[in-house]
Amino acid sequence: MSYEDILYEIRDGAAHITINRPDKYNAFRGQTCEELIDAFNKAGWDKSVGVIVLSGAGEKAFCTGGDQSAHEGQYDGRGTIGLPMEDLHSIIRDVPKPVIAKVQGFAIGGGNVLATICDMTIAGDRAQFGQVGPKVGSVDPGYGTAFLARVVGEKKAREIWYMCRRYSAQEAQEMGLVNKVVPHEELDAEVDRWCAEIMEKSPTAIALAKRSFNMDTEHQRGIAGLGMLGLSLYYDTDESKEGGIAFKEKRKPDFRRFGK
Ligand SMILES: CC(C)(COP(=O)(O)OP(=O)(O)OC[C@H]1O[C@@H](n2cnc3c(N)ncnc32)[C@H](O)[C@@H]1OP(=O)(O)O)[C@@H](O)C(=O)NCCC(=O)NCCSC(=O)c1cc(O)c2ccccc2c1O
Repeated sequence: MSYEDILYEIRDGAAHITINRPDKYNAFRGQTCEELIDAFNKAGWDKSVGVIVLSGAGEKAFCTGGDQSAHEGQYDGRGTIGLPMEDLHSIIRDVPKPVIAKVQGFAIGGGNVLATICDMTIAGDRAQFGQVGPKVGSVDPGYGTAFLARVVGEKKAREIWYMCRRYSAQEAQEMGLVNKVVPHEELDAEVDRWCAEIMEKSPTAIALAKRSFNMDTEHQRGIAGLGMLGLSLYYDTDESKEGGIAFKEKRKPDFRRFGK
């Protein structure tokens, strides 16, 4: 597969997968997800690769989730909600290599979910984290909620989704969402150091450890599958559409007209 929305490079045993849509704040459309899935499969089963780094191009954003300009109700693409999110989330978990999220800017919405699912997250001090789903008529009813609660605890996860606030890299580290924060300019070098350290370790031991870590939350894959079907029905409602329309019109949504 040739790539239009992402970059793929192998350097010193690390596969670098970069979402390359900086003009869209690295938001993903159906094609972006397909390319990411292909790249994770390629890196995941390449014996010369010991670690995978997921990042976003440019200075502004790691990833800001689903591309709102390709979103009128359902997203574009082949998945339950258009975007093949279940497959993308699954492959990040299933590749037998550690995946590091390198976050230099916004990790918002589905971008925050991707960073959460990655094995580890290293952030620059300008990074910002947060959820926007209930602000834009969406929600991740799988790993983005259930797995997040495992990472930051139930109370914090609920705050993140119900309040839709933004959190600094430092705050994200304090809640366990980030492994290390470094000055923005030192982010690339820090991630390269983590990759080099991982490359010295036994790949089979690491693959077994990753599978073992995943085991405890494997049932969430089923929850995600069921949740996506519900979300697909929600996307067809006026309540959900109001969120996307309000974002594009740069105004506050008025959900109370529709809510239960
Ligand atoms: C990222 C922001 C916090 C930045 O805010 P700021 O105020 O600094 O700037 P603007 O809001 O003016 O944005 C600048 C510029 O970028 C464009 N942009 C930003 N994000 C997107 C996007 N996701 N898609 C398309 N375009 C985007 C924005 O339109 C501006 O362009 P101009 O041309 O007008 O200058 C803020 O932008 C923000 O909150 N962005 C997030 C928007 C969003 O709604 N994201 C999708 C949420 S839903 C989702 O991601 C999602 C992910 C999943 O993984 C799921 C999984 C399973 C189920 C559902 C999922 C799901 O819904």
